[in-house]
Amino acid sequence: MNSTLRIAIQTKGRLNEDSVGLIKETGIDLISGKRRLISAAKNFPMEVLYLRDDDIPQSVADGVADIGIVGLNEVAEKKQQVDVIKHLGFSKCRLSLAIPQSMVSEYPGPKWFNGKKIATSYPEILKEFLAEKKIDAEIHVITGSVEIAPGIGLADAIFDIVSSGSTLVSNRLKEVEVVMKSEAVLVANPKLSKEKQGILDELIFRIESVEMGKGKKYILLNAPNHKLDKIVEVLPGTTSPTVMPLAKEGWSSLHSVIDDNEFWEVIGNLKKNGAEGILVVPIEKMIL
Ligand SMILES: Nc1ncnc2c1ncn2[C@@H]1O[C@H](COP(=O)(O)OP(=O)(O)OP(=O)(O)O)[C@@H](O)[C@H]1O
Ligand SMILES: O=P(O)(O)OC[C@H]1O[C@H](OP(=O)(O)OP(=O)(O)O)[C@H](O)[C@@H]1O
Ligand SMILES: [Mg+2]
Repeated sequence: MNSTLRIAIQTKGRLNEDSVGLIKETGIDLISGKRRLISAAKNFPMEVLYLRDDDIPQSVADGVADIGIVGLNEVAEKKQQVDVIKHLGFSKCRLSLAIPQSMVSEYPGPKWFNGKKIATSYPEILKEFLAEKKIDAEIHVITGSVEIAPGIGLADAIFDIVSSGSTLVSNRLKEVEVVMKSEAVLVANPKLSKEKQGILDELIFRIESVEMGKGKKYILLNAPNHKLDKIVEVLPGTTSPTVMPLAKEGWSSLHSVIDDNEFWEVIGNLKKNGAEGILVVPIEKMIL
């Protein structure tokens, strides 16, 4: 029987766009259409199940889906039996405790939370943190708009997702303890069949090829042969450049991969050392 790998991703929300984007970048074509709850891939043995992110850990643990893309925060909160296969680098945030700005001057550390009421959508992660620090606090569970809780007298403090920190600022709160860092992760059912594991391995290979090309550029340049040694020297060491003779006598074309971080510095050095006709092109995928 031909197997199909079923992946659960968020229907809408913070994770949706990047999850769909990642699948597309691997060259997998999804039959799209709004309001679809499940869609098959046209050119890969995979189907996509669209769920609320809260439901993804359990659906993967139960085998309703084989794999899923979800925040590490939800994986930690739901305590389901799933394997975290890969960190995906998007939806980066942290789960933090925050208190009213007016209290910051008298904040002595985590013991401040003793006897306090904390509003959160992540009671399990918070419970573990409080137990570890031996703090006795009351947890008030709310599913959204957590940051307004202290302002309306619902709680003394909050435990929620922080990214830029602007939601905290606009609610006059101050982050005082970072409890965990999170990002989107690929999770899998621990007992995949051999066939499904094979499809997952191919998917991971494709994701890694896409990742490898990210933040990198392919660079082509021309130079007179007597300057080549110097030019190769200023290129970053990890990749060995390709050197090919040009039709023009005594000249060569040189191809290499450079990192976005050092891009302008490398270009400056190349020019200084006699490189001409520099061409820079994006890399879609890189397979080593
Ligand atoms: N401000 C943020 N910056 C970066 N990542 C975030 C941010 N807010 C949330 N996330 C991450 O994205 C995940 C989904 O967030 P979102 O706000 O879409 O969830 P939700 O409202 O619970 O959605 P759903 O309707 O699917 O339950 C979070 O669990 C977290 O991992
Ligand atoms: O530190 P910041 O960059 O301000 O981000 C943090 C906010 O982002 C998330 O909410 P979101 O905007 O997704 O709205 P939601 O509460 O409706 O999920 C999260 O629940 C925080 O409220
Ligand atoms: Mg949710």
